[in-house]
Amino acid sequence: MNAGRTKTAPADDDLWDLLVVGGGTAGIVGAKTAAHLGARVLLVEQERTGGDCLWTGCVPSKALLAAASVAASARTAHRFGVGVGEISVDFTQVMRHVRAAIDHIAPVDSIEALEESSVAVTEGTAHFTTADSAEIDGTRVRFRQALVATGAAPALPRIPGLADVGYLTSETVWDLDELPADLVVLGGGSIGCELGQAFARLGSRVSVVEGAPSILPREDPRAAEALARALVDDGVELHTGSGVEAIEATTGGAGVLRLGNGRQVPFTRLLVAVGRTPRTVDLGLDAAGVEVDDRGFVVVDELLRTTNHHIWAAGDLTGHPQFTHTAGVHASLAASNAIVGVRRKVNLAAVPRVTFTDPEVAAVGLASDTRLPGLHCVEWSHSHVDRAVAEAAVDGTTRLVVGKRGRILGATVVGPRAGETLGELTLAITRGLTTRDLTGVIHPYPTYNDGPWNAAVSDVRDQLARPTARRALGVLVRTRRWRLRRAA
Ligand SMILES: Cc1cc2nc3c(=O)[nH]c(=O)nc-3n(C[C@H](O)[C@H](O)[C@H](O)COP(=O)(O)OP(=O)(O)OC[C@H]3O[C@@H](n4cnc5c(N)ncnc54)[C@H](O)[C@@H]3O)c2cc1C
Ligand SMILES: NC(=O)c1ccc[n+]([C@@H]2O[C@H](COP(=O)([O-])OP(=O)(O)OC[C@H]3O[C@@H](n4cnc5c(N)ncnc54)[C@H](O)[C@@H]3O)[C@@H](O)[C@H]2O)c1
Repeated sequence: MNAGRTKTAPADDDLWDLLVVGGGTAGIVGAKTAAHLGARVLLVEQERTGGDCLWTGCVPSKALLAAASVAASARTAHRFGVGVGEISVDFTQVMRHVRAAIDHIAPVDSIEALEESSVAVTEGTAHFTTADSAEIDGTRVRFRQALVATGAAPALPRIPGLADVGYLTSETVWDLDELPADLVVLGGGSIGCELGQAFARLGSRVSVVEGAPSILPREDPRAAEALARALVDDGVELHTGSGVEAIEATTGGAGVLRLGNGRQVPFTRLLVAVGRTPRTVDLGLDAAGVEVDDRGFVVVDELLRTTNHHIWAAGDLTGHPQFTHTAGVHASLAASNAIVGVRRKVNLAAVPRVTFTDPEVAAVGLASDTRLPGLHCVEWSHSHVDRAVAEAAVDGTTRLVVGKRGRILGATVVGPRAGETLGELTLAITRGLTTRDLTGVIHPYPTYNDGPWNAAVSDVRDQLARPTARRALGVLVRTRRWRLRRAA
């Protein structure tokens, strides 16, 4: 539950400028933005402010990965001439570290912090009753406008026998008090790869079962292959390209997956990570005139208005890329459109995404296997990035998708700190920068940003090697020589 209780219980029939339903990233950012702009805002949260990112998503998963990374570094320390002896993992301490990370960040998302930002907060479950009113556990509130930000929950596949095993999801895995001996992860997307690698490095025998032909099926296949190799090195067994036909329970949450290709994969614990489904059922969206699509996502236009133009939506329930950064930026955009009447539009051309495994897989803009006229791809191996060489992490790659006149349109980076590297490339794509622009920026040496920088330099060199550019250069060089001779 929330650390603090609401100070502002809404009175029956109270009228608010903005009613925000959901206190995750989108709800918090939307509510604070609207209050900052001078609106009278009520935020309603049914469980605990902070949402999935803080309690069951980004924060705990990255904290678990950090602990797992230390275990992996210790195991491979001999590569650097460092001996550390036998490694042991105390899972209770690991989970204590995970909870400490959550506790550290929680105050930023707390009710107190919202109230300090002039947002009134109430605990309860909201549903819309008409186009301009909602009910919160029996109390009716009215609104001039509303922001729906109820997020998404783990999707559950229809597989015979699933209900008979005590499966885990990204919501319940954080309650584990002992390391599973044999963990099978169903789904090789972001959650499956991150948590699969983390548990393997902490000492579980992990299998990842992915229905598509490869893990991370939405990424460049070469990036997915690089991660697959790293997972196998960590001891993860990968089963790709085959669905699950049935699950047979044995005892105590354990069981066996029967794959379509005839294989059987036994587990002591099963983690289901096959995507997320929007929390839009029981919200009274029909009564409010808010349409959802056939998968339950709220339909929004580019201003983030729903089909009821006084109700806006942002975050995981909209069908936009399901990330904390999109939830936050979109909620701020929706709130300013709602309160000030500006017309800021969603831009999906440069939404960065990072899978925080080792190596990290980071991508933005056009995929690096895009084959379209006028586009080319520049690739730079991290065996020529000095920082990677110094850290013995030369397996990475940077790939830039470059369009006409050297404009950067996409990037995929695989390697340590690829997520940090992606910031500069996201800026480049958002601002329409070229490879030449990137080469003209002094980069600190030695950093992993030398990957994109060298890729950009190589692209500019290729441009200069073209016949027209060579002819023009030749004229310049000859003219310069002639002038120097005359001046001598
Ligand atoms: C394991 C995992 C790892 C992740 N890692 C990353 C990462 O590294 N980087 C990244 O960018 N993203 C990551 N994500 C995704 C990220 O967590 C989500 O995109 C983000 O939390 C979405 O925020 P939101 O505000 O839309 O929804 P949520 O955070 O889900 O918030 C919705 C809130 O609404 C409340 N609510 C629902 N219905 C009602 C109702 N009727 N009345 C009142 N309140 C209601 C819920 O209780 C919840 O608090 C991860 C997700 C998972 C599961
Ligand atoms: N680092 C990050 O930013 C991060 C980390 C975790 C989660 N997330 C967000 O959370 C969302 C949900 O993560 P996720 O990993 O659950 O979803 P996902 O969509 O990323 O991956 C789900 C995977 O499960 C596979 N799959 C679906 N049904 C299957 C079945 N029956 N059997 C086997 N495989 C099956 C899909 O092919 C897909 O590869 C992500 O899309 C992302 O937006 C982000």
